[in-house]
This record gives sequence, C-alpha cells and structure tokens, in this order.
Amino acid sequence: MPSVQILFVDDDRDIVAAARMVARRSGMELVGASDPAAAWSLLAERRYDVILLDLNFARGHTSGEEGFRMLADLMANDPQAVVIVATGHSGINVAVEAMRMGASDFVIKPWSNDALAERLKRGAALAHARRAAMGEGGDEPAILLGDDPAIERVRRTIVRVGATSAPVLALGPAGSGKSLVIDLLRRQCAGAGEPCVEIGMHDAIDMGKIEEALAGSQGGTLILDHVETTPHRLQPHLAARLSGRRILAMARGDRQSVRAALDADLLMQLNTIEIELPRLSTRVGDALLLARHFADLFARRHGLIARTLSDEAARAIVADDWPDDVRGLRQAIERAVLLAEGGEIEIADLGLDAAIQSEGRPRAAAADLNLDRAEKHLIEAALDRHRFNISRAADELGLTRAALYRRMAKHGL
Ligand SMILES: Nc1ncnc2c1ncn2[C@@H]1O[C@H](COP(=O)(O)OP(=O)(O)OP(=O)(O)O)[C@@H](O)[C@H]1O
Repeated sequence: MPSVQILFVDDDRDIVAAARMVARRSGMELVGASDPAAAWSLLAERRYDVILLDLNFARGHTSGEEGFRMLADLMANDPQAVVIVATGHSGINVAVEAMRMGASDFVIKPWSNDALAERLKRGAALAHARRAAMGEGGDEPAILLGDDPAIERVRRTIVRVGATSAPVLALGPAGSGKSLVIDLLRRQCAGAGEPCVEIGMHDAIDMGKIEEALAGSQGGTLILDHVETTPHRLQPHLAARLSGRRILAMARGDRQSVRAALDADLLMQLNTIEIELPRLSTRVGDALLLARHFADLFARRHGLIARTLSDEAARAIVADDWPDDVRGLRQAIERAVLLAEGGEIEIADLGLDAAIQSEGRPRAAAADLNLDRAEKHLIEAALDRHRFNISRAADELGLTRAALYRRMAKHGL
C-alpha cells in the first residue's frame, strides 16, 4: 500500500480524477469524497495524511461557507490534521482566512500538476513530522460521529480540554464510545514522547500492578479503564498516588452508579471534567447516521458493494433500544453487510431477533409489526439464508435446534 494517503473533498469527479493521476505519479493514493458526509465516513475508517478541501464544493456556492464549516470541523476533530484548501483565482482572501483557521497550505485552481504534486508532498511531510512529534504512527482513525446535541457537546468538550492536563472521567454504558473519547483526548495532548500507560482496573487488580502503572506513567498520562470496579480497599491508595501525571478514566454506568462505586476522594481526583455518553437509543437520529456510516465502512473494508438500508430496516434501527449501544449496532451492521443478499440491507439481515428472546421484550425488529409475524419472518429469512440447514439457522437465531423446530411447527414452516 502506498505510504501517503490523501482525501480530496470535491464534488467534481473530473477534478478528483485528475488529482488522483497527479498523486499516483508521485506515489501517493488519493480518494475522493463528494460532500462532507462522505468525507466523514471515509475519515472515520482510516487516517489520511493530507486532506485536500475544495472550499466551494457545493456547486453554485461561491462564498466557501460550506467549505469553511468543514474546515472548522476538521480542525476541531484533529488539530494536527494537515488540510490544504483549494480555491479559485479570485479566492486569495478566502485562502488567507482558511490558513488563519488552521489550514496548512492552499492551492489555486486551475492548478498546474507540478504545483499540486509539490504541495501534496509538502503536506505529507508535514503530516509525518507532526505524527512523529506526537509519538504516533498508526493510521487508525478516531472520529466521534453523531448529530445529537449531546454528542456535539462532547466534541466541544474534547477540543476545550484535550490539550490541557485536566483529569477527565468518561462515563456511560458499555459500547457507547468512552474509549473513543479517551483516544481523542489523548491525541490532542501535545506531550511529545511522554509516556502513556493504560490499566484495566477490572483485571483482578492488585496494588503491585497499580504501582507499576503509576511508575510507568510518571510525567505522562495514566488511563484507568473500568475505574468503577477498583476494589474499595485499594481506592484510598490509588487516590493518594495519582498526582504527577494526567489521569484519563473510563467508567461503565451512569453518574449515580459511578458515584456510588467510588470513594469521594478518588472521584475528586478523576472528574474535574466529566463526559457522560448518553445511550444510543436516546440520541435522536444518531443510530441511523451511524448505521449508514458502518454500512459504508464495512462494505469498503470487506470489498463488497455498498448497500443502502431498506425503509423497514431503517425504521427498526431508529426504534431499537440497542442494549449493546454503538458496539452492538456496529456489529449488527457488519454482519448485515456480510450476509445481505438482496439489493438492500433488509430488517432480517440485522439479526435483531436474538434479543427478542434474551431480553424478554420485543425490540424494533418486531416492534412495528406483530411479534408473531416478525418471528415467522425472521425464521423464514434465516432458513432461506442457510438453505434450510437447521443447525446453522438455529445458530444464527440464537436458538437450540429443538427450539427452532418448535417455532417452525408453530408457524407451519
Ligand atoms: N459516536 C461514534 N462514532 C463512531 N464510532 C463510534 C462512536 N461511538 C462508538 N463508536 C465505536 O463503537 C465501538 C465501541 O465503542 P468504545 O469501545 O469506545 O465503547 P466503550 O464505551 O469504551 O465500551 P466499554 O465500556 O465496553 O469499554 C468502537 O468500535 C467505537 O469506535
């Protein structure tokens, strides 16, 4: 794989194709995104060395307004991002404003191929230098997606406190994005070469392991995962030893349960800033937005055609209570992307059925339908998909073979 990856946000396919040729000739790989939504989806999947951003990418818009908004969001998400803005001849003031906002460089359209190649190379070198200074190498992205106001607040808080040394406690249900938040915070702190140690407090932790982590993180960052599980007898020791490093902590649960689990002293050391991730099912519109993102992501990752969600599947996703939160949705969509056979991802592909039994209450797969009919539909779909191989269908449905036979008989299948 070529070492330099470029994302070009521009709605003109011809210009993207031309830029791709220029990049290829210099040994760089360039991917196009026709609008901000497509760009965020790509950015969530992998890290790009350089983002080339057309400030006038909405056809007919000349103020660069949409481009500026995207630039502001890009810089807020990752202050280390290398963004080169593209603008027309008349746009020199626009370019200057973009640089003030954090863009690294600009290129005037129409560009000469050499000028573009030169700027991309310079941008890539800058990206590598910044990453090396941060002690980072990988291309794993970290983007907290979501339009819900609560998530917007989380993003703003990350930007405000990321580069400070304030202790942050991220709390919320399992799979809601706490690790992602901590990762984003860690990426924002400037400490080049400083140690960063993570310790899971749930791993039958003893004081020896804690001492080791404390010693390793002196002058750097200590990340405490599952901090709410710290045994009570160890909490006073831990509280007394935390100074001298930045503390980023994660706790499963809501404010009340986390407060109940932690001594007041320890809590005081952890939660100068508290970031609470709300349940996915309470974030308006986010389940669908994330589902679409994961559908694109996994289609690309597995080299499959990108499928849209059927209306019924989309409704089910919105209505579901997602007990495993974003992680559960991510898994359901990956499975659906791999198993779907039709032109769209259908409700049956989402595998929401297993939870009907385990939760003892209907979930969205069935909620908009009669439960009996939904069950029949899901069983038919599973049997169909596995060509009536009962063991495999039962496996997928989370049933024993006997239970599946019973239900087949009930539905006359
Ligand atoms: N808002 C989001 N946008 C994009 N991806 C997300 C978002 N929230 C969570 N994810 C993804 O969902 C998965 C689960 O998130 P994460 O591991 O951060 O959860 P967690 O709260 O730390 O869970 P646990 O309590 O089990 O440790 C990860 O793959 C993460 O990247």
